[in-house]
Amino acid sequence: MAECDEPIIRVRGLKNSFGDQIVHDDLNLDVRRGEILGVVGGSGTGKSVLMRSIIGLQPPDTGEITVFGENALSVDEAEATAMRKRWGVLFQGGALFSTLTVAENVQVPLREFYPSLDQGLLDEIAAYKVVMTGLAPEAGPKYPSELSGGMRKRAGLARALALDPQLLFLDEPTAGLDPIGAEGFDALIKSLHKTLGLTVFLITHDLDTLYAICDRVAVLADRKVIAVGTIPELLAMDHPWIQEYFNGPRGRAATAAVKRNKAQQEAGAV
Ligand SMILES: Nc1ncnc2c1ncn2[C@@H]1O[C@H](COP(=O)(O)OP(=O)(O)OP(=O)(O)O)[C@@H](O)[C@H]1O
Repeated sequence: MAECDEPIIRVRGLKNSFGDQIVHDDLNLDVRRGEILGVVGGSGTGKSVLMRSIIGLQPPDTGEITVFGENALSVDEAEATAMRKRWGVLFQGGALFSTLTVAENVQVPLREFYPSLDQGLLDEIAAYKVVMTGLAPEAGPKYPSELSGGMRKRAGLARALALDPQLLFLDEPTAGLDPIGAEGFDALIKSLHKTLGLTVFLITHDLDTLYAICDRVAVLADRKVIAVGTIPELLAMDHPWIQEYFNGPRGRAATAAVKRNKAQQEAGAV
């Protein structure tokens, strides 16, 4: 039971710098098992660097990072591989291999971690993951350049889900999508989160996404996580960036949209 209450990601005293530029200083964060945690902050506040540190791509100057209860900074090669098998990552822009088809892209992590899988099984798993992300089966043999931006995101998500991860990292998944595409992607994340029992670490600038799917939101500013909480909890704080972000024109529009949707749902339920 104690293990279930333990945060799935625990970051303490994190410091990251590039030359003279200090990006994080004494940053702390817990991600709870099973939640969708939104990570927001102004441009350049270090959201992607934080994600890269957690997944082992950006070794910090100092600090502790625990993932799945294990010290992520002191694991040996075999333990690091075992850890990577348990998470999936959708990088900004999808980061698909342009010379591989969608199905081949999805097969990349499968080949890396399970080299003995035969081609028939690889094809079957890839086809399943493609459909799971709402793409038509016909998308499998297509190249990324033949897909729309929204379809590429879904293909990137299919690859992130290839290994049946428990933990999903998403870096600005709805950036560049039109509002309807973004809403559809949010709904997909929400439904996969529920059906697969995922924990989601979600970097976003999209207020609609925060309102629609996040259980809690972590705010990066001043080189730290300055606040973590539900949106009503954050709205009660008087930090200027938080107030500007959530109560500025875009924040008010997102709040109004949520109220509208709720009212429509209630009216439909009567
Ligand atoms: N490899 C690197 N070398 C040098 N500086 C870097 C490197 N990676 C990130 N930075 C710097 O660290 C800072 C934080 O970058 P990061 O990409 O994490 O910001 P972000 O909050 O994700 O921004 P955005 O919302 O614009 O994507 C930026 O000033 C960036 O230029």
